[in-house]
This record gives sequence, structure tokens and C-alpha cells, in this order.
Amino acid sequence: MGRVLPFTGQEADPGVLLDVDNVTLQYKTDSRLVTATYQVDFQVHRGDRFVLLGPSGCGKSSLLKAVAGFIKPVEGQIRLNGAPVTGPGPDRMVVFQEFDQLLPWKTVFQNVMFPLRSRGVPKREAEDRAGTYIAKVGLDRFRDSYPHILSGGMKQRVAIARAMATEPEILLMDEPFAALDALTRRRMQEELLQLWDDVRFTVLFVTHSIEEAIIVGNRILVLSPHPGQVKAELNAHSYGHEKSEGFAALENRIHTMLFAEQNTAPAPKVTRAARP
Ligand SMILES: Nc1ncnc2c1ncn2[C@@H]1O[C@H](COP(=O)(O)OP(=O)(O)OP(=O)(O)O)[C@@H](O)[C@H]1O
Repeated sequence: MGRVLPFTGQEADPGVLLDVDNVTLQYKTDSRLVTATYQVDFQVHRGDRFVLLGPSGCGKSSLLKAVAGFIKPVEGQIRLNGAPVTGPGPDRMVVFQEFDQLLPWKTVFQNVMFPLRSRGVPKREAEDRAGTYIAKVGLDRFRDSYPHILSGGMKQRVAIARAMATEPEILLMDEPFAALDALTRRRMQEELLQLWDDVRFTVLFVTHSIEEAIIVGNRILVLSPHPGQVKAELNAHSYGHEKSEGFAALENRIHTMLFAEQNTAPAPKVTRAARP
């Protein structure tokens, strides 16, 4: 549960679930220090489909890992429900790009049950939840199948059902559809939006596809090339797969931000679209 924050002179926004506050992330290797992101700021509200978008190497995955609690910021702080993130926790679940996230010796149903039982969810409740979420991702007929007979898209559906069944505060998705063929990827994006309509979960979604960001996200954080800094935060809540004029305009705007301005230093001033 959220804790009471010390008075800072600013009213905390009660709608904010995740607060990434001035976060710099670095990796130390034997030969050098790599700055992955520099002073990144953003806030995710409950029910947001919040997308981190930027070129390869700008630190999107690093930010997601920091939110998951796998790496610690060298500057700034990450807060969930007002409490600092100090490590992994059951309030955050990650869905990765790889198809081998599932335990190959367990069936679909057992895979979805596994994190529930290891968190102490009583058996009956765990079975109900697993069944519900397997149905929500359309895999009822495959609940007793083993992962090796499933397609890449089906495996990702199981990974999503498994994460959602734990009912985390926030679902963290790291390019979950990037390894799928174009048609399956499109179908998975639609299914994710349907699932969101149904369950209204909060998701932090990493992609380097501008199109995917606009389709999946209601908010898009555009990051500069390495080291990632915030270029802009934009609204994209009203676009689906149909490419309207608005969709194309937003796509062009983001494209210009990411590519045409690549040779200019990241602007210190952040363009932040007001929440609708
Ligand atoms: N374990 C690590 N050790 C050292 N450097 C790392 C490590 N992980 C990532 N980096 C570096 O940090 C920077 C950001 O990497 P990150 O994977 O977060 O970017 P990304 O935007 O997710 O890229 P991509 O879209 O290609 O996955 C890159 O320069 C990368 O080489």
C-alpha cells in the first residue's frame, strides 16, 4: 500500500502510480562507465498505457529494469504508490520479448499457476484466476498443452496471462511483440487493447516502433539517442490501427523528433503534452 510522503510543498497527484524522478542509470564494465539514461522524468497514472519510445540503445530496457527493481539509479528515485522501489516485488510483473520465458516442463495452466502459488495465493483462487486469464487471452483449448507445441504469439499470450493473473500494480512489457511476424504482431496489439478495455490494467510498454507506440499507448515518452533523455511526452489515446490524418501527423512528428534532429544536442526543455 502507498505510504504518506513527507510534505515537500507540492501536492502529490493521487492519480500517479509510478513516479520516475530524475533517473540516471549507469553500467560499470571493466573498461568503462556506460550512461544508459540521463535525468529521465515521467509519471505513469493508474490505467495508463505508457510507452517508452526511442532508438536502439537509448536506455528503454534499462528504464524498465530499473522500474522492475533489477538495477538501481545512480541519481534520482523511482517510486511506486509513493514508496521508493528498492528491488523486485510482486506489484510489478515483466513480460519479455523472448519466447522462452515459459517453463517448458509445465503446461500452459501450470505456467500461469506457478507464480500465483509461489506467492501464496490459495489453490482454488489461483485456479480460478489462471483459468480466467487463460480464457481472456483466448487459450482455453491449450491450457493442458506444453509450450513447445505453441506458436510464438501463443507463448506471448501465455506470458501475458501469467503476468496479469498475479494482478500486479503495473505490467512491464519489454518489446513483447518484436520477435513476431507483422500480422501476428498486429493481432497481439489489438488483443492487448481489448484486454485493457476489459481489465483496465496499467502498463509500461517499451518499443522502438513509432507505429506500435501510437497504437498501444495513450501516453508516449520519446527518448533521445544514447544516453536517453526525455525529448517529449505526447498523448496518443485516440488512435487504433486505422491510419487517420491525426495518426499520420503524430507519426511524422515523432519521426522528425527521433531522426531529423538526431544531430542536434538534446534540448534541455521538455515538451510535455497536457493530459487530456
Ligand atoms: N549489462 C550491461 N552492461 C553494460 N552496458 C549495458 C548493459 N545493458 C545495457 N547497456 C548499455 O546501456 C545502453 C542502453 O541499453 P538498453 O538495452 O537499455 O537500450 P534500449 O533502448 O532498450 O535498446 P534496444 O532497443 O536495442 O533494446 C546501451 O548503450 C547498452 O549498450
